[in-house]
Amino acid sequence: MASVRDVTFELLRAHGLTTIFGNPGSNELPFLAGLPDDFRYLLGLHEGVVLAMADGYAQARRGPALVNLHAAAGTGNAMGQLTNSVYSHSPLVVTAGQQVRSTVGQEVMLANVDAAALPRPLVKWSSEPASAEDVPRTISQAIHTATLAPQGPVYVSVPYDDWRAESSVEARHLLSRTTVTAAALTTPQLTELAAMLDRAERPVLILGPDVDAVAANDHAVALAEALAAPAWIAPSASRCPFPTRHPAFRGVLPAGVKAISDLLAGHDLVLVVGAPVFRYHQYDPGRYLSEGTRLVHLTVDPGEAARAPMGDAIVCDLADTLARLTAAVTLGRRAALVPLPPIPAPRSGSASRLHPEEVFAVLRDTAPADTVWVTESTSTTGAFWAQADLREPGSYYFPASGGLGFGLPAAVGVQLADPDRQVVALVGDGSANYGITALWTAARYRIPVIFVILRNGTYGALRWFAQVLAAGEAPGLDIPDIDFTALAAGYGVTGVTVASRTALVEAVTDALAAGEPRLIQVDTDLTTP
Ligand SMILES: Cc1ncc(Cn2c(C)c(CCOP(=O)(O)OP(=O)(O)O)sc2=O)c(N)n1
Ligand SMILES: [Ca+2]
Repeated sequence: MASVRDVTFELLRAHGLTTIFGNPGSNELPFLAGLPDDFRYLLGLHEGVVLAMADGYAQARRGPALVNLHAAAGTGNAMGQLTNSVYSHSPLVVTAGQQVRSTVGQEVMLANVDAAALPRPLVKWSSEPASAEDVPRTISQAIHTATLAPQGPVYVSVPYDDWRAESSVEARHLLSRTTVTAAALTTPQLTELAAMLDRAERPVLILGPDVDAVAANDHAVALAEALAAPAWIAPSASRCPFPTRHPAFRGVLPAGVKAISDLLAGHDLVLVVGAPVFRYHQYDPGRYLSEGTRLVHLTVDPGEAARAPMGDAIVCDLADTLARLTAAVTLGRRAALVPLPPIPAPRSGSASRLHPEEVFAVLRDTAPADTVWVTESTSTTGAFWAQADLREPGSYYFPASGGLGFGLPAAVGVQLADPDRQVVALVGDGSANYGITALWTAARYRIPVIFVILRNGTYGALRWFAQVLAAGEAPGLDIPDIDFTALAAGYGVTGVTVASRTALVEAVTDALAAGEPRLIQVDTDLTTP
C-alpha cells in the first residue's frame, strides 16, 4: 500500500512541481530524505530568499512553484516576501513541516501553533489537514487553488508523522484531476464594451501586471493600435505589459490619486486591464476621476473588482477579451498617435559617481535586447523607465508590494525558469541586504545572474518620502561603506566595483561571457523616484 508521502510525490510530479525551493528543519526531514531522483532541491539560506526565488521562478515560468519551509519560524521569515506574492498573483504552493500531530496541542518545541492562521492574510488559502489520510487531497486542493484565477500563494502545514501513514487507494483520483478558469465575456457584454470604445472620443488604456502574466502584451498593443489610444502602465508597476518604445506608449502612471486623475483628464473613457484600480502609494488626495471621464476595469480578480473606489469592473479572461475587443471595435476613428520623443541622453553623474540613468543606459546598450530586468532600487524607478527599451513579455519584475528582499533572489528564480534570456538584477545598496544570501544560492547552483548594486550610501527613497511628507530629517537613513564585492566574495560570487561608463561596459561584457553569477557594484548619485 502506498504511503501518504509516495502519493504526494506522485501528485507533485503530475503537476510538474519537481523543483523544491526550501530551507529545512527537523520537521521537514521525513518529507525530504530520500528525495526521488527526478526532483531537485534549491537551498536558500533564509526563507525570505527561498520564497522570493520561488516567486521569480513562478512568475517567469507562468506556472506554480513549490516551497518547503521549517515550521513557524521559517514561515515567519518568508512572510515578508508573501506580501509581494499575494499581490503579484504568484501561484506558490508553500508547504511547512509540523511537529508530530499528537504533540502540537502541547505546544512542544517546533510546534507550529495554529498553523493555518499564521500566514493569513498573505495567502489565498491555507490549511493543516485534519488527518494524515487527507494530506494528498489537501495538497491537491492547494495546487488547484493556487493556479485557478486569481492565482496566488497557498499554504499547507503537514505534521511530519503523516508522511509514513498509509494512503487511501481513492487518492489515485487526485493524480489526473484538472481544473481551469473559463471567464469569457458574453457576446452582449463584448458588443456593449466595443460600442463604448467606439463612441469614445479620447479613450486611453491602462495596463497592469496581469496582462504580462498571461503574455497578452501583443493583444494590448493590437487594441491600442485599433483604437489609436495611448497606453500607460498602471502605477506601482511590478511587471511590464507593453513595449516601452511603441508609439502608443506613454509611461508608468504616478501612484497618486490627484496625479493620476490630472493625467487622465480629457480622456472620456479609461480602460484598465489587468491591474488593481489603483495601487496608489504616496498620499495625494484629489478627485478619483475628472468630470466626464468614465472608467471600465477588466480584471482576473473579483477582489480587485469589488474594492475599487470607482468605475465599472468585469472579471474575465484578459487575453481573450483584448483579442475579441480588437476584432470588434471600428478602425480608423481617430487620428494616428504622436509617439513620445526618443529616449533622452542620460544625466551625468558627479565626480567618481555615475547617475542611475547612465547605469541604465549603459546596461540597455550593452546587454542583449531581450534581457530580463529584476529591479529593486526604489529611488531610481523613474530613471529606469526613462531609459528603458523593453520589448518582450516577461522583461521586468519589481516587488509587487515593495517588500524589500525580492530583487536578488527573484532574479535567481527568474534565471532558473528562463535560462535562454540573460537576467540582470538592479538592486539598491539598501535592498540588497534583505536578500543578500541569494548570492550563495546563485554561486552554489551556478545560476548566471548579473547582479548590479547601485550604491548611493542611503535609503534614497525614504529621503525622498521624508520630503514628500515634509517630515524633516529622520534617523536610520544612511548606510555608508558597505562593500558588496567583499560580501559577494564571501558567498562565492566574483564582484567588481566600477566608477565610470567605460569600466561599467567592460564589467558587463565580462559578466555576459562568464557563464556564472557576477556582481557589479556602482557608486551612484542620489536621485528621486
Ligand atoms: C522589508 C522592507 N523593509 C523596509 C522597507 C522600507 N523601505 C526602505 C528601507 C527603502 C530604501 C531602499 O533603499 P535602496 O538603497 O535599496 O534603494 P534607493 O536608495 O534607490 O532608495 S524603500 C522602502 O519602502 C521595505 N519597503 N521593505
Ligand atoms: Ca540606496
